Amino acid sequence: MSAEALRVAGATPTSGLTAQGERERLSALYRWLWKFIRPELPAFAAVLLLSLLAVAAGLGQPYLTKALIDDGILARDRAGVLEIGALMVGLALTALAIGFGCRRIHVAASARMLHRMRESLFAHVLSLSPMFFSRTRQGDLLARLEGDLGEVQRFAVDAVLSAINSTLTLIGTVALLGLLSPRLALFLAVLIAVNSVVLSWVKPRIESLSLRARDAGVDVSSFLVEKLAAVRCIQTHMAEARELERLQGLHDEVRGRMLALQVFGYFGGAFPNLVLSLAVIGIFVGGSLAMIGGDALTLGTLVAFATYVQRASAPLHGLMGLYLQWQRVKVGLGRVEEIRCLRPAVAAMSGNAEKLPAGELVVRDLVFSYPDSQREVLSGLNFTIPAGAKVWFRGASGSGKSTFIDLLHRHFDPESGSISIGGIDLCDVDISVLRRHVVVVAQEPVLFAGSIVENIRYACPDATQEDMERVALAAGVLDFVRRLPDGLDAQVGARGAALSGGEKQRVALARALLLKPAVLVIDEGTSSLDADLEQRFLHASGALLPGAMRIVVSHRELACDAFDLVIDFQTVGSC
Ligand SMILES: Nc1ncnc2c1ncn2[C@@H]1O[C@H](COP(=O)(O)OP(=O)(O)OP(=O)(O)O)[C@@H](O)[C@H]1O
Repeated sequence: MSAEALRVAGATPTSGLTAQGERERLSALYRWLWKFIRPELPAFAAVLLLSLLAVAAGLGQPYLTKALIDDGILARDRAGVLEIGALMVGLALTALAIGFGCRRIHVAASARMLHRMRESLFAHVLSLSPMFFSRTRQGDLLARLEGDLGEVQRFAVDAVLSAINSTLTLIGTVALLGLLSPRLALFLAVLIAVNSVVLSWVKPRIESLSLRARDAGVDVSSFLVEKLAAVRCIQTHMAEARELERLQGLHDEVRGRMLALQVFGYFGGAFPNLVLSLAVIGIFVGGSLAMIGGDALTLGTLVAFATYVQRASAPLHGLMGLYLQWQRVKVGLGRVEEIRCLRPAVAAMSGNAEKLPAGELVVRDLVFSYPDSQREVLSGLNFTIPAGAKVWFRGASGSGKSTFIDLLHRHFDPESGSISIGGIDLCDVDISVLRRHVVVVAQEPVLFAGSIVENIRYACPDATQEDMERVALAAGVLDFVRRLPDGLDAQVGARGAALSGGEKQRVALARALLLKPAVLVIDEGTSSLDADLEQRFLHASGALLPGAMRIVVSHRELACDAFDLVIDFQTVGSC
């Protein structure tokens, strides 16, 4: 998948892929999963070993029961009964201790693996361009990073271990059953075959119901993420009741789909249990009749056999459940893979230049249109900004000012033409170097929950206190923090909710100044400040960043003579 777009909810994750493509996609995904499993192999091997010991301890119990009945109770051997009883207790305690150790190792390794996987996907998502985020519902993304990834990880670790465990238990049980009574073992094999037929009928229905239930769940989380971020707007438009109704509608859909999934899931899971219960009854009735008819079967053998059959129920059930779980995991796998396959719109290290030289900014024949759009937003843009100039980008709304800034910051690369600084094409500059030297302050500043000072230091945690206070003064932050009891340490709330729009912009401006950029771009980033404060900031930023180029993007009327150059995006001329 090259475009930064996820499938729309409801579409099949593999739609459009050939069987060959599907196989390649899955093998790429397995290779990716293997990266996270490999470091945990020693832990998983220990878990497997302990599981095997637990299986052996479990399988020993019914055999001891047989010995207790036949050699102890029926032989009236008191000492034998006590000895076998003690052995049984010892075995139970050993199984308990092994189980505890196994669980501890397993939980730690498995959580580590999940966290590494999520960190890797998170880092990948952070490399995607802003367009991806504008097209993707946050709830969907969250569901993929949380639910889907968790499901994949649980399957990759737990399911594989439980499959090995269950298979070994079953093999051991069947072998012991065959040893105890081959005829009864054959009877059991027929019942297992019946189970498999039923399951193959349930399987495709579970898969499609899983997909539908997952999509309905994603709709709810996307709804909540979007609406919780817009509570004020909902209140302003008195839309509370309507939004609640929409949530109720989405919930109705989720409930309907979940119920259908649960009914099928329950049926798929409960059927093997029913078959095994019938098998135990059959063994007792059939075995008793055979004993009454003079068969050589002993009571101990019959009890031990029935116990083994009951014990086989858990692994058999586990294996069946695994099969059903795999159907659900395939849906999650497809959704995780869709994120993993997304490629950033620009290559992170496409260039060799490790430093951005000071110099003029030259734009030559720049052409750009957004992916999936035929319309050229910028068609043949040409201009030059001298080094250290103070520039105003103006032009009507939609004329392409912010798009140009995104190109300057390399969120996209141009279709043709170039942008260069100091003679170096930006496509040849390492992105991290570029973004260290070209800093953009957007109209809607993003603040994180924490203190004002933490937000100012966000891009530059090692800045000195002196530098931090200097930029806070230049951006006008100190003006309003004086009123706050905690000063610069005051908490800004989630996304800066405790600050006004202008205060948030001032914190964002201070944060940008702290980076001492070579090019400072203020993309409507002073729109909430009054004219005085805006002028004060421009003046102070000039003093703090001598020689830096400053670009102010605004469609408000500003005084032309406050700038060295004005570039109008409608005419690309200057006044
Ligand atoms: N992600 C996108 N996908 C497709 N088209 C887009 C995208 N982002 C912006 N556009 C379009 O590109 C054009 C230029 O948008 P841009 O945001 O660059 O304008 P602007 O001059 O900064 O406007 P304003 O002054 O209102 O911020 C607009 O017509 C807009 O609809």
